[in-house]
Amino acid sequence: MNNHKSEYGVIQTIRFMIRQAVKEAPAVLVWLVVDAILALILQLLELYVTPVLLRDIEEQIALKELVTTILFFSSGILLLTGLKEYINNATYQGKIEIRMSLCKAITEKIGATSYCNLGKKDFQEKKERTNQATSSNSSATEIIWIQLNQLVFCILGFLAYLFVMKRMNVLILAVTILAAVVSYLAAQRSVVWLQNNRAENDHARQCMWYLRGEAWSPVSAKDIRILHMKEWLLKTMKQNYEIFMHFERALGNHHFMADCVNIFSALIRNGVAYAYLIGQVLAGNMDAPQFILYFSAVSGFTSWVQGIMENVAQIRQSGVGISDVMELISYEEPYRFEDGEPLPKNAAGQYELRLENVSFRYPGASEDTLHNLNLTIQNGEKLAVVGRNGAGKSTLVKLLCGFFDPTDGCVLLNGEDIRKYNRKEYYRLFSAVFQDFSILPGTIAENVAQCVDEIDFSRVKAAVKDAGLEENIERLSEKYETKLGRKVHLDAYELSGGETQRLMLARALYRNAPVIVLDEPTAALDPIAESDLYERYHELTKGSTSIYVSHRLASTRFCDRIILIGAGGIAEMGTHEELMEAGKEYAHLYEVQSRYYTEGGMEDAAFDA
Ligand SMILES: Nc1ncnc2c1ncn2[C@@H]1O[C@H](COP(=O)(O)OP(=O)(O)OP(=O)(O)O)[C@@H](O)[C@H]1O
Repeated sequence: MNNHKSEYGVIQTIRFMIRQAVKEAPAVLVWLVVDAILALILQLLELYVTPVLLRDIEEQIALKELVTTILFFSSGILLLTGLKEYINNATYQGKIEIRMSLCKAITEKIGATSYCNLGKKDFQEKKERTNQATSSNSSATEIIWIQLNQLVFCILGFLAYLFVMKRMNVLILAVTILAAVVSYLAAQRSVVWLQNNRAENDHARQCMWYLRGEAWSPVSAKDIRILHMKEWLLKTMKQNYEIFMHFERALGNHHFMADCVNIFSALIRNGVAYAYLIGQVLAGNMDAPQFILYFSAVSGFTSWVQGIMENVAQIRQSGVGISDVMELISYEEPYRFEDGEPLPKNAAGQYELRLENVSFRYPGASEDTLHNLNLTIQNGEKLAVVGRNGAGKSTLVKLLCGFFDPTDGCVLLNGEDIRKYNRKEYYRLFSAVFQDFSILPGTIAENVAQCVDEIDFSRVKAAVKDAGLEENIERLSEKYETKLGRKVHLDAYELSGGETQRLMLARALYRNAPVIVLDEPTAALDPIAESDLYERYHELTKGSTSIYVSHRLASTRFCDRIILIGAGGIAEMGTHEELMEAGKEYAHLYEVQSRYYTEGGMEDAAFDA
């Protein structure tokens, strides 16, 4: 449940869901109406059974006829109940299918959306809310069918009972409707209270779940023990628990008040109805069966009125969740995909990348991370990007790869602004390994090929061999079919840090893209292993354009050109020798690192490896 302003109205959300149902499971729409009609007939049978039997007994009809009447009602009730159950079961899966189709659409959107959208708070919030709207059987995108079904049922019931009660005094009808409205408003008050006060409680619950997760996590186990975090965990847990319990108590009180109002209004309604109906019986206008029929109809009528109002409120609430889904799926794409131009077919595979007067500022930041930067990367060039933490190295790489568009200036591919191209095609130019790379929960072969079907196993093997991982994989009983990713496969193999890096190298080699980007994926490696890996990339990707980001300057000193990012721009540029000779920041950093490793007993390992 959430209370932000939705972009789509309730009618639009219902139309959207109906269109989805027509596409995925039209039987759900048939169920929605047929079930409501069956439920109403069932209700009417139950309403009439007592008065009809009472009349038959009063009129002392033959036993055979009485039994026939009983059989008629009981078999009718049995048959309808069975039929209802049957179609409910038959369409249960359809409701899930519709919800799952939306989950798929959301996942596709999140997986393919313009990268910059992922950093937007608004997008993240919508993403979070769509999770609530689709995560379970009681989420908005599934429960809406029950609510619509119940609304149709209540409207039909309201009309049918209006017909049954047409002989009654209009005042009784008015009192009955009024009692229903009062009960509804009292219940609504607690719903409104819940909406207005749930944020703090939701936060407290999230904190409790988080803390519980941390307490259970083997990763945090060491910190908890060594930093004596147990007391802190328990204290924070207790604070949040108190907020949670305070909220639950207050909610309980609101429900209690609503129940009291409900009982009181039912008392007034029944009192008035009894008085009127008894008056009618005493005046000889009504017999006992009619008395029972009308009295049952009065309380039933209240349920219809209340049911209509409750379901309308619930549908509105679900509409908010469905609107969240619609908003996310149709979230604006600043980059061009299918509507962009295809990349020019470059027969010789010559690609020149250029940043022209590029400035970039993160949303909400007060200063540019990069300002008026110019850089041309020639085809086949090996470029190293170095600089202190937070200088903007990753940002530069993300601009080159097309993950971000510059705030000012442009990124050019062979002289053309990349914004006009289909961004998906542009991404194909790159084979990139980032600091936060991902291992797929699939086999080693799937991880190298980055796909599930059409894996070229001979190329997988060649890439694995070139990456220096062949021996490690051949040792495994299932070799290239060995599963990775413990979160999904409990029996998955866990690669060591070094093996993972080599798998990344194999992945990059398999992809065989014109531009290789390594954005410091080697932080977990020791300097020798890192240097070895960079050299290996260098050897195996000869002829490809390569962009290497690293903090260990020795690893990238073989590059054709090194740029040092500082103060939002390129502070130094040249070969390793030129920059050392210049004796500025690069040379200073290099010397410091050199001394560190030497004094640290590393025997200049990183530099001579
Ligand atoms: N999504 C973001 N929103 C706001 N600021 C960001 C965002 N991502 C990065 N920054 C900021 O931009 C600056 C440059 O970040 P970037 O990651 O490009 O630096 P870096 O040179 O790669 O750093 P490191 O060497 O630590 O990886 C930093 O000050 C960082 O805090």
